[in-house]
Amino acid sequence: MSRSAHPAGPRYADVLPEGGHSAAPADLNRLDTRIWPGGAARDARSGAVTFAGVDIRELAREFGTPVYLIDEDDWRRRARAWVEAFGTEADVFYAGKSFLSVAIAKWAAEEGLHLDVCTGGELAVALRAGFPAARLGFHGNNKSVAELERAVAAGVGRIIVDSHDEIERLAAIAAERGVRQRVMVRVTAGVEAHTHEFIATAHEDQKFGFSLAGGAAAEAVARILKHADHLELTGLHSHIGSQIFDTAGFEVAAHRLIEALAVIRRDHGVELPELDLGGGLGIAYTEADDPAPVAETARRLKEIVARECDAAGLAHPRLSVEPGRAIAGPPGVTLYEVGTVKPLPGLRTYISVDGGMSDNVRTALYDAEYTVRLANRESGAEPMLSRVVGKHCESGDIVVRDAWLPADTVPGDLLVVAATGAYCRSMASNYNHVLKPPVVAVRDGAARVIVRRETEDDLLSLDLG
Ligand SMILES: Cc1ncc(COP(=O)(O)O)c(C=O)c1O
Ligand SMILES: N[C@@H](CCCC[NH3+])C(=O)O
Repeated sequence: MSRSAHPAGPRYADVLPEGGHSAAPADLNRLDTRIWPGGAARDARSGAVTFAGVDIRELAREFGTPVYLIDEDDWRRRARAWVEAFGTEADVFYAGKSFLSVAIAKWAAEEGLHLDVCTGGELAVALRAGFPAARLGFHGNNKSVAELERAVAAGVGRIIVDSHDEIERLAAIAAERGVRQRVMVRVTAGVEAHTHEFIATAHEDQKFGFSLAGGAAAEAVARILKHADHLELTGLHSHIGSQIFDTAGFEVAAHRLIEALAVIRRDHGVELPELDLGGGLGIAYTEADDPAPVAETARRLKEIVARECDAAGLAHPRLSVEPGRAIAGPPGVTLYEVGTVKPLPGLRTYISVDGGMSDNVRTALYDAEYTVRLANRESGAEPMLSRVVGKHCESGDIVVRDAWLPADTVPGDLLVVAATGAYCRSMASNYNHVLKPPVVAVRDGAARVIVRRETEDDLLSLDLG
């Protein structure tokens, strides 16, 4: 578990040296390759950051700030690495909630990913992109009848059911359409991943899934099997949390799921052919985070499943996983312009940028940590303890809580924040009627807007006076 990204147990201030912040890094200009996308570098002559071959100052001029930038090659490379690491005997579902647009859905399809959607909105984006419906998985603890009808009509490959109500609803919809819908059962395996309380999802007291321990999962399986004419039960699904750094939690979850598969075989005489271990693999937001390479993670997860199945005398099910952050997070950065610099003597310097909690709510919501660098130039100035804050009317409107920036940072400078590709644009809001920034994909020296900037007209068109 990363202390830096989600200080779950001890609060951030409790795990850092006196003063509540980490020591200044040795080099404020350096872009650590574990944190920054492959295409981020500093131009040797100007000292400005270049992004996938384009001077970041040009990107700011052309698209304005704040702007989300995605290194397209880096995104595709990570997607491919997941697909290759899991191989042909497993499926990798990209979790669209981390960030989804029509272009992204197309990249995912091209790179051989499956896609996890969890609302009608995400489904609509996938369908607009022409994503093959058979490679879609549909999640959600409260899918509406309309959403389920649309998913069944579209031919969604699997629906991960999450409540008894949903099972009955879905069976009726499939019966009406005369189809047999493939479904999985989302179970809570009772594993509490070491992550922020709000995003750990497999412990018992929460809204997602059917409890294994409490018997609800067994009841869900029995109900689905009773609807066998219209529901085809393919397997069990578990998701234990997010921003997780080791496979221990997955091991326990896999053990419990496979135990359940053995009980299902005993009680119903069927061996379910699929097993999904969900997403949740962590990324490096700061130098304190050290995620394992995906090949290593894949090897471990496959080994765990094979071992547990062998022990239970079960055939190896087809494995699937659902990474979101691990594919979409690191290739994305957010570029801001500094508006004001306010030193608070004896405390720190507040640096206000032109965005904030509306484009990145994760710091306010989870105490998440980020790495920020001066982007339009290098600087040899002394490190200055700073807090990068937004422009919202809220004191918790913090982008980077403890940032070391050069003491000569001034209004008009550009700041770039790393690893914002996941759960930033997708969780963006219009708080204070601030407009959502565009998303720009950059590849081989060329930039393309994949989601345009919102305009005041967009917002005012919703307001009927
Ligand atoms: C069911 C499910 N699958 C996959 C994910 C993706 O998680 P992550 O982006 O941490 O990989 C989530 C979100 O946590 C989820 O709820
Ligand atoms: N939104 C969370 C992850 C949520 C996972 C969804 N189940 C984050 O930013 O870290």
